[in-house]
Amino acid sequence: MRKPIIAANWKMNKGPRETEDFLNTFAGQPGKLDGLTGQADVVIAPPFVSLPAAVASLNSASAVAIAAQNMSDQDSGAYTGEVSAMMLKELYVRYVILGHSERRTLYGETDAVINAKIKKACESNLKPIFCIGETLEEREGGKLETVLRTQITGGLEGIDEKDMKEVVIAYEPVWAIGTGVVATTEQAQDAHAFVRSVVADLYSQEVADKVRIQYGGSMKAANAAELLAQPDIDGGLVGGASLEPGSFLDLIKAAVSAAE
Ligand SMILES: O=C[C@H](O)COP(=O)(O)O
Repeated sequence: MRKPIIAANWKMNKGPRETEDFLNTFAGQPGKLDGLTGQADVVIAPPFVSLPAAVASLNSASAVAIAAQNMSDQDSGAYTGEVSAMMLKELYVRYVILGHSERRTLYGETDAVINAKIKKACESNLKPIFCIGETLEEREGGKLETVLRTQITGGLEGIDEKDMKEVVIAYEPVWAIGTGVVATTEQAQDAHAFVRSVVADLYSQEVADKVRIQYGGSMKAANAAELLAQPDIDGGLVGGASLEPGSFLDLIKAAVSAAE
């Protein structure tokens, strides 16, 4: 049985003050998260500058884990604007989102770049949330499986079985991100089953059975339960619906009830 993992990707939203306000409402009141974090891993990924505020609000032992939205593959040096794994570790960051489609399309991250970052994350004991997904054009052109297989194979090259245990995969069809158009449960389940089969080809069925695969793309409380009830969907990487504490909490509740 895979424990569901629900992660909030705030993207370029919420500075330190808004982060603190959100977390005080979300996690600060007794009872709000009771029983939920035992049944699902809950992760929040604020922008880099808001990570210290998140740490201060949650503390290092919190059941809510903190993630970064990106990371350098280098340790230190002349890399203007970059942030290293060790800097994130110092802030008690536990997960790092890598290969998000916005990083791929807007900032030119290739499978090789993403692979180097995944390797660095694993080396540094940060858990990668490794994003993959096809554009509408690729899906309609019959290239879904080729695109996903290429992304998975490229991103995970050189990642051994031990490190793979720490990797979470996020399947995010690009056409569903921020559009309000969610994949149908059938489209999502089929893609997730395919992703799992590629992991089985690359590693083993045992590894594939253990890897958690999140869905991302217009997920919200109203569709989370149906998606999470699918056999190969193990959680969500949530953008828009994670920006407000009430809607994110409702989504987690729906996900937990579906997984029961
Ligand atoms: O990382 C999150 C995804 O890009 C999904 O974003 P969204 O929930 O706003 O569609």
